Amino acid sequence: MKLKIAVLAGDGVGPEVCEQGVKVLKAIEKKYNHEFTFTHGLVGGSALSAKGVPLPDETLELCLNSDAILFGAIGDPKYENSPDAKIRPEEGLLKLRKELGLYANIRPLKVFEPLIHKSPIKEKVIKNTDFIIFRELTGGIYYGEKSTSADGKSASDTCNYTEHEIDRVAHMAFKSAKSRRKKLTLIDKANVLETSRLWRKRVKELAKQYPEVVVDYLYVDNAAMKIIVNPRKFDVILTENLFGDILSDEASVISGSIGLLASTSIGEKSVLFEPIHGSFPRMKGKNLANPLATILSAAMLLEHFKLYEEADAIKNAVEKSIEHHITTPDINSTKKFAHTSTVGEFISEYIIDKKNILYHVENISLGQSTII
Ligand SMILES: NC(=O)c1ccc[n+]([C@@H]2O[C@H](COP(=O)([O-])OP(=O)(O)OC[C@H]3O[C@@H](n4cnc5c(N)ncnc54)[C@H](O)[C@@H]3O)[C@@H](O)[C@H]2O)c1
Ligand SMILES: CC(C)[C@H](C(=O)O)[C@@H](O)C(=O)O
Ligand SMILES: [Mg+2]
Repeated sequence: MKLKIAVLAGDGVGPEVCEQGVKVLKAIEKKYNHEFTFTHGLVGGSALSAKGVPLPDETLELCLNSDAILFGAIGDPKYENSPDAKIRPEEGLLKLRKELGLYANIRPLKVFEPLIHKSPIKEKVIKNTDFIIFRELTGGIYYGEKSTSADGKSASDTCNYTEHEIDRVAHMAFKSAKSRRKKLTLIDKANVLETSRLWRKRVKELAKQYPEVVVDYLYVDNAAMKIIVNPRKFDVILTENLFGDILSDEASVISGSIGLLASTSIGEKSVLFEPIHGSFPRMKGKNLANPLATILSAAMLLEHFKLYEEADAIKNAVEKSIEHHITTPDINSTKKFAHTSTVGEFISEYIIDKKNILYHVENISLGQSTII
């Protein structure tokens, strides 16, 4: 298959983890005789420094002319805690989502058996947890009208949703539930918010079209607790933009590291694949950030194009890297950890020739300290 992939590496650890995603996709390209082209574009703080805007026109153009986007992360502390900063790197990602109409963000959570002990939550609580969050991505408080008063003493953000915005992501979540364990949980704040009441009304209405799916409703405060106390209760979670952002970072704790959580964003004009984590500025350039979330996002990209065998090849290689402790310090419990690039190399080589890399596994160069 021919695929044009736009690579927006972004800031902080974004370029390091994205490089591993590309490396792994190149291994797939070679092994399975595909034709992938990778074109890099600027976004976030790096685009702000180079072009004065966090999403240059040429980057948007590149995305519109590509089949898919592999995204790293954006955000730079130099723009943080400065209320006077007129424009922030994050706006690049928000604008990209809006311009491409990326309305459904899908964040699966899976527990890797060998990493269960890395979670702060008891094994008996999280074992076999497997749920998927459908986060609405182009509406809600992120995109409502904002203002700050002239004297700077008051500010407002507005939360809006339309039936159309709710229905399109809800249909996707219902269809996913239908193909899984047939349970959908809408997480909202319908005891307080008008927008949440609209979400409930629409989901109740749409549920009639999916009689095999059992639907339940949870207030977000209660859900934040239940996700930790009883994560196995969930199958498909459907929620709005802000709640989805917060709950998915919270849920990542179950897996042991946010560096494991991948995502797909489906839209009107494109599809984008990205780790759910941020630019992890403290680790920038240290070759220590976990690249698995990005590598698993690359697997989601292949799944999107129905390259299931190829996606499985990545997922199997990721499992092998975990089994052999070729992992970054956040998920490594041995005295020797692997650097970001080593993880990417192991996974790529495993895809190309698993026997050979496993034969040489003892010789892989590993680091000594586990400080992250
Ligand atoms: N999609 C994105 O690009 C995105 C997402 C979240 C935050 N951000 C931005 O990133 C910057 C930093 O934000 P933050 O510190 O709140 O969130 P962050 O996700 O960058 O980091 C939070 C914590 O998660 C862990 N972590 C994150 N990525 C990891 C990885 N690859 N491997 C191992 N551990 C990892 C670290 O413990 C880190 O301290 C901010 O500018 C923020 O706006 C961007
Ligand atoms: C960086 C920020 C705008 C973004 C969000 O809030 O959506 C991030 O936290 C995410 O989860 O992708
Ligand atoms: Mg987030």
